[in-house]
Amino acid sequence: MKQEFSLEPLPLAGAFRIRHKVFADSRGMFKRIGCHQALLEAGVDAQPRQVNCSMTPQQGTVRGMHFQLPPAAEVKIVNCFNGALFDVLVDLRPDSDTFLHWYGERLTADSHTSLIIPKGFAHGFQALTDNVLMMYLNSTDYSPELEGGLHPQDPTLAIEWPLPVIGLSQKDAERAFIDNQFGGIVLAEHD
Ligand SMILES: Cc1cn([C@H]2C[C@H](O)[C@@H](COP(=O)(O)OP(=O)(O)O[C@H]3O[C@H](C)C(=O)[C@H](O)[C@H]3O)O2)c(=O)[nH]c1=O
Repeated sequence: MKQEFSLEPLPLAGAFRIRHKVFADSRGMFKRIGCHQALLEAGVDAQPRQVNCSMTPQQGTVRGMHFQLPPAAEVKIVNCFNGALFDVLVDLRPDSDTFLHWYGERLTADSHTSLIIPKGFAHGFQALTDNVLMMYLNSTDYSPELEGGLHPQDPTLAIEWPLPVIGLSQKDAERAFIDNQFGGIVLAEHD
């Protein structure tokens, strides 16, 4: 299959950057932002079940850190279609060498990159500009009864947000900090 985007591994195993191939002409540009077969060939099973978007008008706002527990653990493919954002994923797989480590990367409408957030990770982002439009594909259905989250300013995670954090939702602001009982997300073979 002609590879119209390439996958680049991120420092947290299982997470990738998708680098889009942009077809530009006098009308503008075209690019593919997702392809199940190409992802499968790279070992990523991320058939989209749901597609979500969010608009964040105010620079500095943080949404996250969210995840879904098994059997609704999800792969997310995250895109920025307006403005710029700092996208963060946290490894919550207790058997991983990078358990509780975070990685962050800037996505913009013109970076022509997406991030693949694997199952077993928490995800969130900070708006680096006003009017940030995020669109993301989810590999499982929304399951609020299986939704979990971490506080974006949890001292154990020590996420280095580029801007002062503002605009947390009540749900996010009220998340308890991680304690030594925190077991992460245990994924079974079939999850
Ligand atoms: C995710 C989702 C949410 N909702 C409802 C629940 C709330 O009433 C409202 C806003 O949800 P939430 O506060 O979780 O939205 P964000 O804070 O933008 O979080 C989202 O963006 C961060 C960065 C993520 O990674 C999460 O996947 C996703 O939850 O939409 C739905 O009805 N369906 C859905 O699939």
